Amino acid sequence: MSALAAARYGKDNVRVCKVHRDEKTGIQTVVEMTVCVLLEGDIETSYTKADNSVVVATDSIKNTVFITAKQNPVTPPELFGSILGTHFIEKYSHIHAAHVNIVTHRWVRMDIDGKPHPHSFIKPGTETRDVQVDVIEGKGIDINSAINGLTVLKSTGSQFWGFVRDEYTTLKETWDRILSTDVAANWQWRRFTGLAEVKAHFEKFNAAWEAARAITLKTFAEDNSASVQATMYKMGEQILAAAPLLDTVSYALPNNHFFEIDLSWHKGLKNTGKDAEVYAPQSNPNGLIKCTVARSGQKAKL
Ligand SMILES: O=c1[nH]c(=O)c2[nH]c(=O)[nH]c2[nH]1
Repeated sequence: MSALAAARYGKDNVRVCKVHRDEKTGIQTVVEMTVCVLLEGDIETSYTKADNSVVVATDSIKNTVFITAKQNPVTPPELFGSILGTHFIEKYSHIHAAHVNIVTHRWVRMDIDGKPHPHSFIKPGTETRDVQVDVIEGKGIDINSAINGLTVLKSTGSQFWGFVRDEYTTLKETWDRILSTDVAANWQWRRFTGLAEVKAHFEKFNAAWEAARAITLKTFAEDNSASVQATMYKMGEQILAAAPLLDTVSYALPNNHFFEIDLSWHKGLKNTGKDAEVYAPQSNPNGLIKCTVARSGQKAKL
């Protein structure tokens, strides 16, 4: 005998673009998102008894994403995700949880002749602003916000020495190296009681994203880094201090290596240590350093 142990379903990769037009100023704004909505509830019989009477079609879920985007603000994504998720648990009595994931793609207004253009935008890279919103009936709304795909590099101000040296070690200690990573940072909000409370804290979501992004970039640039580990911890500490409603901040940072190249075999060319100028960027393997920073007394599971 078997039983259904867990089930959720919905629509993934719903691509939505919303244009906001300010009639007075003529300034337009675009928000492009990729949305996933997964539902949970009394849907077991759809799996075990071919009973479609409990199924809100994923096509209807997709339609609901578009209608909700038309009828509501889509920013901040934390609020839009909460509105969308709450809709499903309120509209369908047998649906008890809605899991909404939103990836917001970055369109940055063009500067033309030194002036912000009213309706033209650039996608500057792979960076996205992401949220996972879990609306759970009777419990509240859990929100995790994130920055992903923000690629950065510094050409000095990074060291790595004092690490374990044994019969497995070939890496030389360095007091000056290139440091590069693709920032994946996320921050977990303390649970909200419901949509009304998310609305009440509306302005905190953009502020937290701006603080997290600014702290990440400033600390990356200015810290004389002892290691990826030490620098990312400093970032997490500052973000927690800047945003009191956060429980934890997590980072996952690949260490995208740039190796020095010894060219001394060619006419004694000096290209290592203080003479290093030409480096070999590596695609793989890469270090991957992760951590979660919590408030003291709330130590996250290691
Ligand atoms: O910042 C670093 N942390 C490490 O753990 C590590 N390991 C390594 O080989 N290089 C680095 N750099």
